[in-house]
Amino acid sequence: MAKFPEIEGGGSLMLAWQIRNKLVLMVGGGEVAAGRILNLLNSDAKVRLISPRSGLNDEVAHRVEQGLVEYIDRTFEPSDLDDPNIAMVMTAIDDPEASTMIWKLCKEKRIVANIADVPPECDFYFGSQYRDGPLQIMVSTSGNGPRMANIVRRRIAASLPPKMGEAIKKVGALRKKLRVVAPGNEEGPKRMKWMIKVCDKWSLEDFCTMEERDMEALLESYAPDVVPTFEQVRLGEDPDIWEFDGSFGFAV
Ligand SMILES: C[C@@]1(CC(=O)O)C2=NC(=C\c3[nH]c(c(CCC(=O)O)c3CC(=O)O)Cc3[nH]c(c(CC(=O)O)c3CCC(=O)O)/C=C3\N/C(=C\2)[C@@H](CCC(=O)O)[C@]3(C)CC(=O)O)/[C@H]1CCC(=O)O
Ligand SMILES: NC(=O)c1ccc[n+]([C@@H]2O[C@H](COP(=O)([O-])OP(=O)(O)OC[C@H]3O[C@@H](n4cnc5c(N)ncnc54)[C@H](O)[C@@H]3O)[C@@H](O)[C@H]2O)c1
Repeated sequence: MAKFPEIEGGGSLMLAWQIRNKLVLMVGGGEVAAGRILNLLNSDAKVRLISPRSGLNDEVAHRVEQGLVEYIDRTFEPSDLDDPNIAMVMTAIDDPEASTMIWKLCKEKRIVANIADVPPECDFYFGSQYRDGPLQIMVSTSGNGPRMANIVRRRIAASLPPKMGEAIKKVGALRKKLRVVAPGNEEGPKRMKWMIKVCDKWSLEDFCTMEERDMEALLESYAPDVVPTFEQVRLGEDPDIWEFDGSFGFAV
């Protein structure tokens, strides 16, 4: 086996972009824009929409009515890109020439852009997304098969236990509590190793079932640096009898 991972070029860089409170210019207000706007609002972005009212799809019109987006009722003008606060541009318009013009202007101004359905005019692609609270899964085929991305995403989502998002929120709470029990940078390595062991030892279903009292009981095992099973925590066994399982949180 190679000592380091083999390089496999040709992929997309998958990131979780923190667009909160940043301004995104959306050009076009049709069906595709409705999906883009939903994703943007779910990421707490500030959305400025440019599209003639006659072309608004019902969902987009609803967002405008609710005041969730700043709305400009006309077609795109180059001066729309003059606002230095624009962090990103997306177009979803049924006019390829206008799309290409917007793309070129964005490149002159070095603004990242996605021109829906035109891969060579995209700094980033969308993917097929699953959302359950803090859990987000995005499947990308890097332009090879968008419908396949949709199918793979649904297959992955169907394999998850119910309430996975809730479970992940609880793990977030557990990690916060752990930082109270074991504050400080010098505790970092022990804290991280212990957290890895807990995540690896418990099943996803265990985390889905975990309650506040289980977290408190589990945290008692941090000081002696042991990790009980979920069943041991539930049975209220004494931490002294929680046996070290011989693992250090990583596989060999
Ligand atoms: C994932 C999703 C996200 C979203 O848009 O939100 C998305 N397209 C979706 C659906 C979809 N798009 C198309 C079909 C028809 C069936 C099919 O072709 O499969 C379907 C299926 C449907 O509608 O069900 C047509 C299509 N799409 C692109 C081209 C141009 C080309 O390929 O050259 C053509 C015309 C091809 C032609 O003319 O034949 C290009 C792109 N579409 C992308 C994303 C990016 C690559 C993502 C990736 O590969 O992973 C990329 C590169 C750029 C971008 O737009 O960001 C969303 C599914 C969301 C969901 O349902 O979960
Ligand atoms: N990536 C994908 O998932 C995907 C899927 C289907 C279609 N598309 C592509 O996305 C584009 C839009 O598709 P749609 O179904 O949303 O179309 P649509 O006809 O529903 O919407 C087009 C919108 O663009 C607006 N518009 C047109 N010219 C404009 C301009 N110069 N300035 C501002 N607004 C303008 C219209 O008023 C309308 O609101 C098409 O090019 C289509 O090929 C992408």
